Amino acid sequence: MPLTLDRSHVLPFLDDRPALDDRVAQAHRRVLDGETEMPEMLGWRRMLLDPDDALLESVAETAAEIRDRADVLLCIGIGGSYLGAEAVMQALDTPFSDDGPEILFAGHHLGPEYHERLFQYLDGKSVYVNVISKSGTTLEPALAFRFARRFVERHFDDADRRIIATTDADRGALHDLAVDKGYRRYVVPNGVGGRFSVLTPVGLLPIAASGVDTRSLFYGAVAGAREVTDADAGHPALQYAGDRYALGEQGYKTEVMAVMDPALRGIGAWWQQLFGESEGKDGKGLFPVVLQYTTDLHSVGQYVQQGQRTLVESFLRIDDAGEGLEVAEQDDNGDGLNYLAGKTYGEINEKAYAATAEAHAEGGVPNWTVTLPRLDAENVGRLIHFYEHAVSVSGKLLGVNPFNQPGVENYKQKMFSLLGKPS
Ligand SMILES: O=P(O)(O)OC[C@H]1O[C@](O)(CO)[C@@H](O)[C@@H]1O
Repeated sequence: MPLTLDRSHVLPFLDDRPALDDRVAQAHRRVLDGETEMPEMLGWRRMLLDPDDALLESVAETAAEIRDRADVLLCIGIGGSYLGAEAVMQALDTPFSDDGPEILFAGHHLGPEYHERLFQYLDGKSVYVNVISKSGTTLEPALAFRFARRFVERHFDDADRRIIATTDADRGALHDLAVDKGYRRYVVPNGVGGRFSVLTPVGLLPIAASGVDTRSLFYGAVAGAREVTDADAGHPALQYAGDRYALGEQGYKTEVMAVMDPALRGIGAWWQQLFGESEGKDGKGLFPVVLQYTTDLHSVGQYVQQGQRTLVESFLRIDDAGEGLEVAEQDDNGDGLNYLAGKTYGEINEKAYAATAEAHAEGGVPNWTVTLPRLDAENVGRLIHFYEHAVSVSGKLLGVNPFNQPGVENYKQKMFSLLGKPS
């Protein structure tokens, strides 16, 4: 069973949705045919239709070396150069297992204590560094890499082997430094924007180092890209794109991605950037925010149920999430939970999901459910492609360019001026 989209809690909220199908199909065809603004930025799709097996192999070999030699892989990057790797690892790593190197992140914020203690923690460990920056000039990762480079050079004779740079093929400060120092390099392809780059070496190398089968991940997305090629407006990615556009037109403002398992939270954080940077311009787009249920039902659940009626919600759940612990009958029933005897965590979580989806729909929150059959590499790959295609079609429907992010520069310019960066 492929990924599915349940719209039963959305359709009742939509005014004349079928009338939009032709526009959705047209937007979809335009994405497939490259009739978009910046068509060169459809590289995320082209690379799926023409897989580079040699690259996958090379990434796997480097990852094997890291797994063999490193206690810690320090991944330095921010935004699209960080979120995808973290998302996939969180989804596919077994919780509480210590298989393979510890994967740590840096340069994904400017937290003073975090970065100071990080290097104290690394002392005495075998460390590899993967510095990832498409532009090579983003302040947060560049700054962290300055410290990481000094750390590695001071602690290891083979420093240049332990640093791997993932960056532009031809230009940028990181590219030039990597060439100068002779670091191993992986390329962020020109036609792939940061938030679409998880299936390039940007995400693949750290993900492979964590032990995930990156070939299955990649080929899951390939399968998704091939399927969508012949699809009509009934394809789940197109239904989702069309529905969210229609809801936006009807005045809804915010889309909550509600993940039903902590393993999926990182996917939600990755999705936030994908949709936020792609759609949020020209005063348009739904504001994307991820919540983890049932945890967040006990924080903002009240708002979702009864606050401003401008929210839409997309649940992300796993069909075969495993059963987990089973509740046993207890003689004293002191906690009053014997009514759950014989039920598993998996079953209880399912009931919590079904109840929440229904309650929120009744409270005026249209909600879809995206269901993955299982949480494995192939399905996560498919899911990545699902959202990448959906956001591209959505950008077309909204009439915005989904492949740029001019607004991110504003804070950067002000920060650089406050920091006295020479112009
Ligand atoms: O890989 P880079 O060039 O360091 O960029 C990191 C992130 O910064 C942004 O450019 C925004 O500033 C994102 O689009 C991107 O994912």
